[in-house]
Amino acid sequence: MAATVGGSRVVIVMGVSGSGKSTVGTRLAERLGVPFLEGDDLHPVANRVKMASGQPLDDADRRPWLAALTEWIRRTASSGHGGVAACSALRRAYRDEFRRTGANVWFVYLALDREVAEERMARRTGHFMPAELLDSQYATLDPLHAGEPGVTVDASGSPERVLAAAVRAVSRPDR
Ligand SMILES: Nc1ncnc2c1ncn2[C@@H]1O[C@H](COP(=O)(O)OP(=O)(O)OP(=O)(O)O)[C@@H](O)[C@H]1O
Ligand SMILES: O=C(O)[C@H](O)[C@@H](O)[C@H](O)[C@H](O)CO
Repeated sequence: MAATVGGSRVVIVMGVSGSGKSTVGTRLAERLGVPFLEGDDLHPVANRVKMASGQPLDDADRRPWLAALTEWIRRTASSGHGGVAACSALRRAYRDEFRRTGANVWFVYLALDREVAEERMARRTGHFMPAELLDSQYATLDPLHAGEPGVTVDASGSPERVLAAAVRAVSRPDR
């Protein structure tokens, strides 16, 4: 039986590029039996082109993307079934923007050392994000704070291990 998302919870799988957000997020959504959103799909084309050319996004670039994500969170929270999104959500300010919707937003932060993220990105093919942007990803990253709703998961294990840790955390009755 699929685990349930209490009160149309919206789970955001967050972290730097290469931390495994899409890999874990897709499987987590499957396990929970809820829709999955690939946050990268909501980037304006200009943002993807900018990243692909080796330039990091700034706050202004991220504004329309965050607005689209916020709208998705609102819709998904009121859908009655909730959902899972893969979205870097690097800064606390971005996460606070999501929470200001009043939705039941819950974060799964995939914590990973830079070296491992770099190795994964080097092996990955057919993705627009170059590994050279990892410096700026880590410089921008504001890890999940103790006061924020969610869990920090060690993302260095196998996809199965990371997924299992995420499912365990998400499925606790008080969550
Ligand atoms: N736990 C893991 N162990 C080993 N490799 C992994 C693991 N999780 C993901 N990968 C691989 O690492 C690469 C990056 O994973 P993924 O695309 O899921 O990360 P991401 O955080 O969504 O990245 P981006 O933000 O750049 O889209 C992929 O090639 C994926 O197959
Ligand atoms: O805020 C950002 O800088 C972006 O969202 C990036 O994190 C990328 O979209 C992603 O990591 C590449 O897939």
